[in-house]
Amino acid sequence: MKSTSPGKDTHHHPLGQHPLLAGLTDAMPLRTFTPEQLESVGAEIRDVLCNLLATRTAHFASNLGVVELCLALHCEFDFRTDRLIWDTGHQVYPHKLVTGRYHDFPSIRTAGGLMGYPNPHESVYDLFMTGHAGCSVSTAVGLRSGDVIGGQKNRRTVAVIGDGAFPSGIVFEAMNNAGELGDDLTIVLNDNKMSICPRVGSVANYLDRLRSNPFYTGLKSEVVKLLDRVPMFGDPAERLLAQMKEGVKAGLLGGMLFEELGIRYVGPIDGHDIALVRKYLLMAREISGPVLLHVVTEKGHGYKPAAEDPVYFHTPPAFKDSAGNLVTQKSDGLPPYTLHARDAVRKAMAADPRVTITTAAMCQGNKLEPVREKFPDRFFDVGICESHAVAFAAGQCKTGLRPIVDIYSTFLQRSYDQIFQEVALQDLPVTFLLDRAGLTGPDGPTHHGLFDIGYMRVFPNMVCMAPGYAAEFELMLQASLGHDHPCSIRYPKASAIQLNHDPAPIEIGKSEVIRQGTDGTIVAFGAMLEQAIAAAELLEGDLDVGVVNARFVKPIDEAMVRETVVSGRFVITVEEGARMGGFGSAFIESAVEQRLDTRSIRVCALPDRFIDHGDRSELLHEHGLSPEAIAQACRDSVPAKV
Ligand SMILES: Cc1ncc(C[n+]2csc(CCOP(=O)(O)OP(=O)(O)O)c2C)c(N)n1
Ligand SMILES: CC(=O)[C@@H](O)[C@H](O)COP(=O)(O)O
Ligand SMILES: [Mg+2]
Repeated sequence: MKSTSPGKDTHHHPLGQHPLLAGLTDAMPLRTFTPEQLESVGAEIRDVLCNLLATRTAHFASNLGVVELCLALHCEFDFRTDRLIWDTGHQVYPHKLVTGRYHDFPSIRTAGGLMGYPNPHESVYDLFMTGHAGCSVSTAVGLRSGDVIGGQKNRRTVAVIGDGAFPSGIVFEAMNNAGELGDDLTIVLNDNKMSICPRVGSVANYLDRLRSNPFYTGLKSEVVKLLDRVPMFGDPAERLLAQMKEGVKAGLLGGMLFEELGIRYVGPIDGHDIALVRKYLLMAREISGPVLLHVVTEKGHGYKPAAEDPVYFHTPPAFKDSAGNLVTQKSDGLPPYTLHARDAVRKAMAADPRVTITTAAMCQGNKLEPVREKFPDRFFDVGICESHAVAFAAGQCKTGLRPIVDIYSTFLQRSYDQIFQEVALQDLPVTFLLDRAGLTGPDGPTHHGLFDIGYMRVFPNMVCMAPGYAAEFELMLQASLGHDHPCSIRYPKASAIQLNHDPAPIEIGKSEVIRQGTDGTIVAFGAMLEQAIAAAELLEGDLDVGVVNARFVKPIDEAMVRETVVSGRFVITVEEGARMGGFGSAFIESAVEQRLDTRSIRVCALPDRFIDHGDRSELLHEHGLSPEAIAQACRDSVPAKV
């Protein structure tokens, strides 16, 4: 076993004592471990995971479920040179723990610390920084193709993909290609019957049939042996028999969906039996061409509460205190925009039978369970299939319904062409709810929803709005459902402030003045209104600053642009989104079109680079979106008194 990381304190680790993990500077020693030692490493990994969840929210049940699979993979492959892609990457914690990152692991999902997803900047064991589901098979096919062309056929390639990610369309694009290329590839399908919620769709039903396949119950091999003893002859009858035999075997062997695509199907096998998984990984490796190894696991395995409730324990809040006692969550502060969205949706669906709602495997994240219960016939969970979700909604809309598509800003990026072609180009009144539009915090660059202002406002016919406070949400959803064109409403993973004033009626393309000011104006788009108001209050006595709640980036309120630029000495636009193509860009475009002097305009937005993980308030401060920073931007904008 290799010595521990030089200079690391191997005696005190914030997440407990784990002598085997502490000694792993890479995964190579695992292949020398006895079965008992491997089981002990698995126990140490689970202990680290449980202790981590005493400190912060993090991905939990998914990681518990892949401990044995991860160990088996690292026993049978050297992923310093072989290729391993964990699909989505939320289940990468065991992989990180056995590939030399145990000592840094307590920093995971904190600013400057390890990412909660694969990160090539951390280790050669991580090839792609991911967080969006479904892409592993495609990148694995590409990696293998590159290694074949590059003369590196000895580098094996493995993709591990969950049953929730598996129905994503891109996976079938990848298998379509892999089956034809015929390059060696191992696809490990980690089937735990769960997405975040229980998996949905006909692929899920197919996997359930495969799970119940006699092979898994141990009967298949006997039946196949029997068939193999069936004598073969030369005449036409025997060809029929041969076809029947193959047909029966194939039916028994299962996996016909894959076999027909040229991808050998093996399994299902118990994914918590390290020795068994190692055996089948070795066998899959000896089969030429692409192989799909169907592995059955339990999400939350090894920690009973998580196995019993893998939905809650997908990314639970910290659920233990440092003494290991279970703590119950207190809802701190004001309800998040997500709950206001859910309540507005529920109200709209009760008021109008034409209204439907579609989520892409994020019922739990979108807090839509009560909507699913109340309107089962108008609630649709299409699985991790965002492209389909948008085109599906367009189809519903074409029949006269008023569909709502509730998809996180970052995940909606997957539907870009369908937003363009099936919705905007057809000018269909689909309503897009873009949850997590802003800095999502610990999930980092794969999950921050920072690009939607730019990617949505470019489409003709599209209306783009954002509530600045709680009471606006319902009004904006009503306005959207009453507008005969596509609309999008963006909001962050944050509490919604309550303003003690009745919101002005929502008029498409019209903003709302929150406070008047003679020295200048802060124009906030969306939830940054909170920071804008706080900044104006900080400046009282120094500068008299007005605040405008922009409400719309498209159509932008041209009159407001003119009034704010002409009346004051400066205008500061503020948005929780990327500077490039964002609200500030739209504001300046409008000012230029109106021949206004744009020198007094300053844009506060996220810079043109990917933003690391960290706490949302830390990130807002770091990137000049805190009240103090906005106030300073106002002071810096006042021309020096001559
Ligand atoms: C494109 C995309 N849509 C949605 C998500 C949100 N998400 C993260 S993990 C997950 C469930 C994944 O299920 P599965 O692949 O079976 O992994 P498991 O958690 O069961 O191990 C979902 C829906 C995502 N990461 N990417
Ligand atoms: C891996 C993944 O994409 C989801 O688990 C995501 O992290 C959920 O984000 P929320 O916790 O903001 O719903
Ligand atoms: Mg799953």
